[in-house]
Amino acid sequence: MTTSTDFAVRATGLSLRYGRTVALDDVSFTLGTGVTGLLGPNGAGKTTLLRIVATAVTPDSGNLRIFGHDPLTGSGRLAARRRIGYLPQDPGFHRSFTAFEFVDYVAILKELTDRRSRHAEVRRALDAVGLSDRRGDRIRTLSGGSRQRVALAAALVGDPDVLILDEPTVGLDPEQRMRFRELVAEIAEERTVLLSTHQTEDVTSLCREVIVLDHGGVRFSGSPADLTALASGRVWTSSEREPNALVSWRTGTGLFRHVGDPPPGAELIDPTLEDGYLTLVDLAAAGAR
Ligand SMILES: Nc1ncnc2c1ncn2[C@@H]1O[C@H](COP(=O)(O)OP(=O)(O)OP(=O)(O)O)[C@@H](O)[C@H]1O
Repeated sequence: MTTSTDFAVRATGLSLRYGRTVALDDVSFTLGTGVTGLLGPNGAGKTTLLRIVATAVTPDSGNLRIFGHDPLTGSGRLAARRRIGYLPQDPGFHRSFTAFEFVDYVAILKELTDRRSRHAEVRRALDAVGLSDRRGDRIRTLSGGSRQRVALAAALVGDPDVLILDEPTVGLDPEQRMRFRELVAEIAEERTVLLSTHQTEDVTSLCREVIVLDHGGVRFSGSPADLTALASGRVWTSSEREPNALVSWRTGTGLFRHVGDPPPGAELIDPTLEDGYLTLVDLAAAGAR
């Protein structure tokens, strides 16, 4: 029998408006163990959705269960929050804090009141992200990659079962991004991670599931392979721009790459997840035009 506690997170019919702006419209999904990627154009509603799951924002309507707890009730919210770690888009660093001081400050906000056990937990979280030997360094002296690790350590305080990461790889160089992904993959082996990103490579290399939001609604929910397959037989290259393609761009090789309905005899190539994503979002936009 299926119960509401089978999934770490179950959202049903979440909707939220900011004045006349519909940020989320009837969004439903479930999250299990592993990383679920959240993709979508700017303004699609990703941050709003993450804030709701993080229990920082209350939806206008809909239901949310975190391990069966209802965060829309007082007692449920507290129980749900104890299981959640949140890395917001802007972690609000006090740059003169050391890494330890910042994570300790977050631990205090999370109501870890006993100083000795709190400090042990802060050291554990910094150790988990590989920053044990940098814990006395001021945040302003750390690289972007190390700063993101500090933010992740703060999210890991209290050993949450659900991690919510809002665009954590922005501003990282390729090596830092790869290291950060590796860390998240390790954490997600036994936890549930919801990760919003504009980097389709984050999804390809990390995610078991992917949700595409657009204009506040879920346009796709499934595996990265299924999202990629939406562009199967719809990607080709040629030496000219293709005015009838959904999207067409010049690549570094001098050839143009196109996604759309290929003309007869087109030189088809294997799609990437980005092609699948572009197909989905452009088809939706074409439908709305
Ligand atoms: N506090 C707010 N007040 C008014 N409108 C808001 C507020 N926060 C978000 N919005 C609007 O709600 C919609 C969804 O915004 P949201 O930040 O959730 O999108 P997003 O997918 O995270 O975008 P991005 O990829 O740019 O971060 C947008 O139209 C945005 O302008």
